[in-house]
Amino acid sequence: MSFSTHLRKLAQPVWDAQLTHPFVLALGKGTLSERKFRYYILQDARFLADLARVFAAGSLRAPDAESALRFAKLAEETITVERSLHENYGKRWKLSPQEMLNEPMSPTNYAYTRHMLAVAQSGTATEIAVVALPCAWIYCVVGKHLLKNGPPPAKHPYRDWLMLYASPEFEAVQEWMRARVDTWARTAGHEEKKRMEQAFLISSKYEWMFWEMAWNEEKWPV
Ligand SMILES: Cc1ncc(CO)c(N)n1
Repeated sequence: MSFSTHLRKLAQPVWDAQLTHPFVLALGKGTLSERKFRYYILQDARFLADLARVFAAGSLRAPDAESALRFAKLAEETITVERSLHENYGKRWKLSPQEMLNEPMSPTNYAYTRHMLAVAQSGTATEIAVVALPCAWIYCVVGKHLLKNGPPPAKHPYRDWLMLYASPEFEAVQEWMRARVDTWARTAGHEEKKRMEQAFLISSKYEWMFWEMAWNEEKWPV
């Protein structure tokens, strides 16, 4: 069994829970309130800015030039591809890119990004790939699951989001990251593998918490 498959089996219960989360179900059906979706997109724009930094750290720590280049491209693509999706939605709400990035992070978003940035600060390239793997992999699984019966109707309010995350281009991101994790895990020691399992599991749980955060429009207590 590949190490990435081992990681997914470890996290399978919280992965399965994502496909039945009310936010995900409503997003797929197009019944999600625009207010909840706006909350999600504004938080996700903040999330992606930090995710790009995690990929940049992966480029710095990468053991070879090809991986360093690919991580740097992932940092760029995270900002150019996913953020352009957000900025197009932002136009719906007459928000400039800067206004979107001025949105304060929610507690869950802050915690999830600190979790990934901590691994980016002190982890190996393998640990960095692992901590960001649920992010890329789960969205691919969710996107494909929501479009398993075919593309959304042209009038679906969240069509662009669904098409991006169900796309082969987005699938290629997690395929590359899984291939790196599987290759590099072969030479990882016991302690590093334990850290990788923890990082993957915690990121997987934060992915579920991110849907829950958006569904509840989470705010700081005061
Ligand atoms: C919270 C979160 N996880 C994963 C993705 C996919 O990049 C995203 N945009 N946001």
